[in-house]
Amino acid sequence: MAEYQHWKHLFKLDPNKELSDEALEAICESGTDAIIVGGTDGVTLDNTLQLLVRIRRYAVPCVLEVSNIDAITPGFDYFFIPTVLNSQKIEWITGQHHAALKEYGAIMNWDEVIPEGYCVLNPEAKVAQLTDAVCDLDTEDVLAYARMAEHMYKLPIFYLEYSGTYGDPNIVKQVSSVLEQTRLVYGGGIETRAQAEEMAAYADTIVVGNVIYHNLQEAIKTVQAVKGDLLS
Ligand SMILES: CC(C)=CCC/C(C)=C/CC/C(C)=C/CC/C(C)=C/CC/C(C)=C/CC/C(C)=C/CC/C(C)=C/COP(=O)(O)OP(=O)(O)O
Ligand SMILES: O=P(O)(O)OC[C@@H](O)CO
Ligand SMILES: [Mg+2]
Repeated sequence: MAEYQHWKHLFKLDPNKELSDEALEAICESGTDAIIVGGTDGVTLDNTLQLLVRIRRYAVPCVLEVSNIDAITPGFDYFFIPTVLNSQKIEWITGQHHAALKEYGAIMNWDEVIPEGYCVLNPEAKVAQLTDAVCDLDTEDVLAYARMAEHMYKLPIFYLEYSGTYGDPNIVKQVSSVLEQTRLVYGGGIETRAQAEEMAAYADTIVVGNVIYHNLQEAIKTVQAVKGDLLS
């Protein structure tokens, strides 16, 4: 199995947000499996490179989640490529991807490029608004996207994205029950150890983002919730 398929806990750092050196050290040395660098807006080549260089002082693996063709740079362990399955705009499903492959297709190392099927469920999130995602979905709708990701498109990752708000653990549980090969990644609103434990009971991988910027101590505890036995 590729390394990323073992990951249970990820921190997502936004290149468009400030983070002190002390906070970055705490995140990188927390025992998390990897750092994702990514965000919906304000991601540039400059702020991506600046964050990459700072993270590379530590041994933790580092992934670029591509949201902007102009910010792609070598130096990451993996490149996660979102496609928003419930977007109503072709550019966020295949359009930008097509443009990127025209530029980079011939020189890509496909072992490092990992497609993610996103299902965005918080209509207030910037990612929902940017991509014009249809978020008013019931459980059957979400399960259909999960099955589409695994069986039609053979995507290695299905990402249940509630960015900015804590999601419905029952939906995460039901999605986990229909996926076999495709990894289930959950992200959104995890702010406490208990929430991390709850979502990690069903998702293969949990992603913790915004709480890093307003409650670092609680953010660090989410690692212990998932990997406590390995850290002690
Ligand atoms: C030279 C070199 C190293 C080449 C490497 C090869 C390579 C990686 C080539 C690229 C191949 C490729 C197919 C690229 C795709 C290009 C692209 C721009 C695709 C579109 C991706 C997409 C659907 C973006 C939409 C936004 C999105 C899903 C972003 C992910 C991050 C996210 C969901 C953040 C959520 O936070 P947000 O809602 O913004 O909330 P806050 O910021 O408020 O926290
Ligand atoms: O920022 P939060 O709400 O923790 O969400 C994490 C991640 O899923 C965002 O893409
Ligand atoms: Mg964020």
